[in-house]
Amino acid sequence: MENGFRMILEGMGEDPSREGLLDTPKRVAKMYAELMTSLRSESNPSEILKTRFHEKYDEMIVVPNIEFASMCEHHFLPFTGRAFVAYIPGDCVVGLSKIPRVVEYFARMPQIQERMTRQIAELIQKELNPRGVAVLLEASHMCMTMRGVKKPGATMVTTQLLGRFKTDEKTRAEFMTYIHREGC
Ligand SMILES: Nc1nc2c(ncn2[C@@H]2O[C@H](COP(=O)(O)OP(=O)(O)OP(=O)(O)O)[C@@H](O)[C@H]2O)c(=O)[nH]1
Ligand SMILES: [Zn+2]
Repeated sequence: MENGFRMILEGMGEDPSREGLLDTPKRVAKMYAELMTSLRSESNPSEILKTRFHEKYDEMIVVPNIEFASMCEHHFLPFTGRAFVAYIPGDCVVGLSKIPRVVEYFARMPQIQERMTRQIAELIQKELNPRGVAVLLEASHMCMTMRGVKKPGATMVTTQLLGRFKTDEKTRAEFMTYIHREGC
């Protein structure tokens, strides 16, 4: 990555040997390693959801306003926003912090928003076998705000509904009520 970024600097018309840029390729390589931790072969998202509690609770659990920053795989610029996750448990609930950890996991790789939305929902469905999962992401893409079409403030909203959220209108409406309450 260091050599690659040195070449990118040269391609831009910069001089990678000037003082201010001398350590930049090393810093950038370290930064991408940090931003892309989920690409490491040892990272396993299933591990995140292993802390489960067997509770008799069959109503909706909503975890709103999970802030995230990911990287658009087309331009390698950040897209940032908030995730809203809800599920209706089957026979267990999961440790609360684990839901933002799932969002974080799928943010730490080159992404597009639609795929990230689906992956979050599918992992929760697979690991917890709940009665339903709903994921909504609202994000602003820097590739659309600081370059290209240049529309500051433009956001995209994506949703993935599984199980009861897909089949039952009342459940979906309850989820949307929480979403609207949060100003989304
Ligand atoms: N659906 C979707 N599109 C995305 C996402 N992130 C970036 N894009 C879009 O990916 C597209 C890539 O389009 P291209 O025409 O190949 O690239 P480009 O010439 O840089 O396009 P412009 O951004 O329109 O200048 C752009 O329309 C981006 O807005 C995302 O998460 N989901
Ligand atoms: Zn982009």
